[in-house]
Amino acid sequence: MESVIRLENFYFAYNKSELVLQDIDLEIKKGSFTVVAGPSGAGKTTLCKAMTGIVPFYMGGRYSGDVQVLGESTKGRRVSDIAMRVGLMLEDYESQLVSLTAGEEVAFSLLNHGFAPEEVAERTRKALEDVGLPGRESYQLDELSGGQRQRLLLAATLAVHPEIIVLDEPVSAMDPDGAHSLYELLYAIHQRYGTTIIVVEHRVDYLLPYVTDMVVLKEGQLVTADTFAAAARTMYEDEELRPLVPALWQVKLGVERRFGITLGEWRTEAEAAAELQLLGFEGGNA
Ligand SMILES: Nc1ncnc2c1ncn2[C@@H]1O[C@H](COP(=O)(O)OP(=O)(O)OP(=O)(O)O)[C@@H](O)[C@H]1O
Repeated sequence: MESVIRLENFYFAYNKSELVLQDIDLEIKKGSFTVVAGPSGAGKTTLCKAMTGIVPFYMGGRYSGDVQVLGESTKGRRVSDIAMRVGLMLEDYESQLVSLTAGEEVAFSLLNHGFAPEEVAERTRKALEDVGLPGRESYQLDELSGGQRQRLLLAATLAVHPEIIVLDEPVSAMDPDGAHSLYELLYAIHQRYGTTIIVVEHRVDYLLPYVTDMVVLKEGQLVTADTFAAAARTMYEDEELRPLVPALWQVKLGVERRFGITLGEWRTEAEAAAELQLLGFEGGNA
């Protein structure tokens, strides 16, 4: 399987800090929907920044090893050039908003990269439509709700047509409905354009229907980078990481262990219920 991002023997420390990432070797598969999981402070945000060259080339710090994005080392490349191919949405998304109107916000980076005005207008229109904000070009940012502003930032990211989108806790400020709707949207984009998605999310439950692969960090070290199913098993074996496994999979892996059976790759409660019923588990007995 072709990889789009590769970290080799990567170590990183912010200025004056201890090592935040240690000996990281991993690949992100092209076209995957990869979740980055791990306890607080494990280095997930730092890993996102390393995948886009911000760490260490914008923020400074000490590092060794290499990060390759789409076949090229981030070393010696401008962060803004990488940004044309890898969209990044950080957790404090409000601080990434720079304009007065929704249209200007989406157009901003396109204009910076020298796209012709007609192309900018067309991409802006399409990106706003893709995120469910059609025709909102002239809206002031303060006329949009928090969730809409987050969608707007996604539109600005999409308008560049990145091959990869990296998102750090993108639904942290949303209620569960908002979170589900943003992730559904992201999945639709992933399906429609084949965009590789990398998302840091401590509530992996939200992503169970969509995730293909998972990277797990703990205390700056890589626990595993594997298919979702294999990585979930590895997490389940670790007491500290087990609570981060989606609730449905905690049930699945618990039943498998207790009864020595192998169950299907549940993605929804309905699938789980159907299989358990077929096997003769009545509600509440599992
Ligand atoms: N700019 C910085 N300067 C110095 N240390 C930092 C900086 N940013 C993060 N750190 C430290 O690096 C470590 C990893 O932080 P990081 O934010 O990458 O982890 P995380 O897994 O994303 O955490 P969380 O889930 O809490 O967001 C932490 O100990 C944090 O305090």
